[in-house]
Amino acid sequence: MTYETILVETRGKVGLITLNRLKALNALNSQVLAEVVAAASAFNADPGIGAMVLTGSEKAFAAGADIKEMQAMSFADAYTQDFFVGWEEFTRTRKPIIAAVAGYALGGGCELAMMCDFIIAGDNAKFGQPEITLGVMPGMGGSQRLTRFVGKSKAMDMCLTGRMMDAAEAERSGLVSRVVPVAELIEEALKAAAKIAEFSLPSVMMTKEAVNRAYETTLAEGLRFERRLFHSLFALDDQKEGMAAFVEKRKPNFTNR
Ligand SMILES: CC(C)=CC(=O)SCCNC(=O)CCNC(=O)[C@H](O)C(C)(C)COP(=O)(O)OP(=O)(O)OC[C@H]1O[C@@H](n2cnc3c(N)ncnc32)[C@H](O)[C@@H]1OP(=O)(O)O
Repeated sequence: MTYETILVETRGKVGLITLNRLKALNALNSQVLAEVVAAASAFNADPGIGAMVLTGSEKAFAAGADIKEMQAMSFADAYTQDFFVGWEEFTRTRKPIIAAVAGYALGGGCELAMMCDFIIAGDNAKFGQPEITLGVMPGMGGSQRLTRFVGKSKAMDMCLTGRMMDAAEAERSGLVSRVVPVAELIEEALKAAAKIAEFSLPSVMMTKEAVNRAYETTLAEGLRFERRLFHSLFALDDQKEGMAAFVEKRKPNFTNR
């Protein structure tokens, strides 16, 4: 596939997707959606890839859904097309995706970062859900995912006032896992993704599945689900290899089997 709005590269076992509509601050239109979903899906299917990084530019991860594309849309258009439903496919990606966020991550940009498995932020990052200022509200998951990340009070504050949160506040609130100098952002995110990609892919994918299950089920069901996945990992060569390598004081050689 030829991509026009994103750059797609591999770095060893890591797939790197860079949003590249720079003049529009990476505003997310339907072409970006289709291309990001296709790239993530291709990396997901590639046995040589163990993890992904999604990033934007130093000025903007993404300044939101494309306002110019949405401006003339009617209720009937939005409802009958189930506008934004396409992003659900991105959230079904089974390999880990790290969002490396510099600059603005607003509206759909913040929502896209939250669809990833964790967020590493550059120290210039600014997060916000300013949809209220446009006469609408979050529509790509902001009211649900932001609330789960930062709690009701801060999510209400962000969604109702439209204010931005800087990187330090985002880290304090649990929205991002860590903040790094913006010049080191991509390197740090690629390093984290490369670390994940060294591990046994089935255990990585099951870990992602189990953590995500915590958002969808009761504690008792989640604990049972985790334990069953954990049990199943003993069927893999990689469990034998990982534990033997520890005992023999050497690096494991995982085969994803
Ligand atoms: C509705 C739902 C469910 C989700 C959404 O995401 S709605 C969008 C939410 N995002 C926003 O409201 C942010 C909009 N952008 C801004 O407020 C500003 O662009 C800024 C504060 C992020 C940066 O301001 P700055 O002065 O540095 O840059 P601009 O001149 O304003 O922008 C440069 C260039 O990019 C275009 N742009 C920016 N954001 C969007 C967007 N979300 N959709 C479409 N286009 C966007 C902006 O129009 C300008 O291009 P032109 O010079 O060609 O107009």
